[in-house]
Amino acid sequence: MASVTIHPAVDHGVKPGKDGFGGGTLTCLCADKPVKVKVGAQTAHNHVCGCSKCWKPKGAVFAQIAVVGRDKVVVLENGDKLGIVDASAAIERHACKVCGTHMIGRIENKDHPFYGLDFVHTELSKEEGWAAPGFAAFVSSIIESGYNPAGMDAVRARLNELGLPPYDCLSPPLMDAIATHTAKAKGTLYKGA
Ligand SMILES: N[C@@H](CCC(=O)N[C@@H](CSCO)C(=O)NCC(=O)O)C(=O)O
Ligand SMILES: [Zn+2]
Ligand SMILES: [Zn+2]
Repeated sequence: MASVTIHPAVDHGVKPGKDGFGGGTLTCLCADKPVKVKVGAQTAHNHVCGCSKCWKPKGAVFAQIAVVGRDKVVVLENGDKLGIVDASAAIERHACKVCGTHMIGRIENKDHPFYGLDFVHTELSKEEGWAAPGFAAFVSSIIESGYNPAGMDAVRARLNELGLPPYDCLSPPLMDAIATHTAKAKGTLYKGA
């Protein structure tokens, strides 16, 4: 079962985060003039994501992605190399135009449930202590990127073995947060008896 590859950060077991960890610097994969982005806080909701839009290191089937307040994210060096991958996506992914690494996923729509949070790939930092991933999102979506549908039972079994419960969308707490946001916007949020 261990032969099922998920992502290099979890394939040998999920490393726990450290209490009091305060963030670090993400560096793109360019040997020359890498883009550097400071993330000045611990992340939340770290997860592996099987969607076709999140950046994956070479050979990885899943991305690893977490969120942090956008006020904590600052481009430190070589920001001129960044470009938006798809300006029509809800999450505008600012990627290095040379190596392709996604450095910041930013939501500009103020009505989006996750507005105020940036998406980041903490494995791009050499600091240790980042929050561990806690679940797997958009698992069925790996098929959209060419994964053999016949291998899905083994993928889900491996994710469970790693302590990353597999979901085909986001985790129940995140889906509840999205639905709560939507209910508030529609005026249908539960107000009590
Ligand atoms: N099946 C599609 C799903 C793509 C998708 O909805 N991705 C989610 C999660 S990304 C981080 O967890 C999302 O919110 N996307 C918004 C966006 O990418 O802008 C596929 O695989 O492409
Ligand atoms: Zn680069
Ligand atoms: Zn994704």
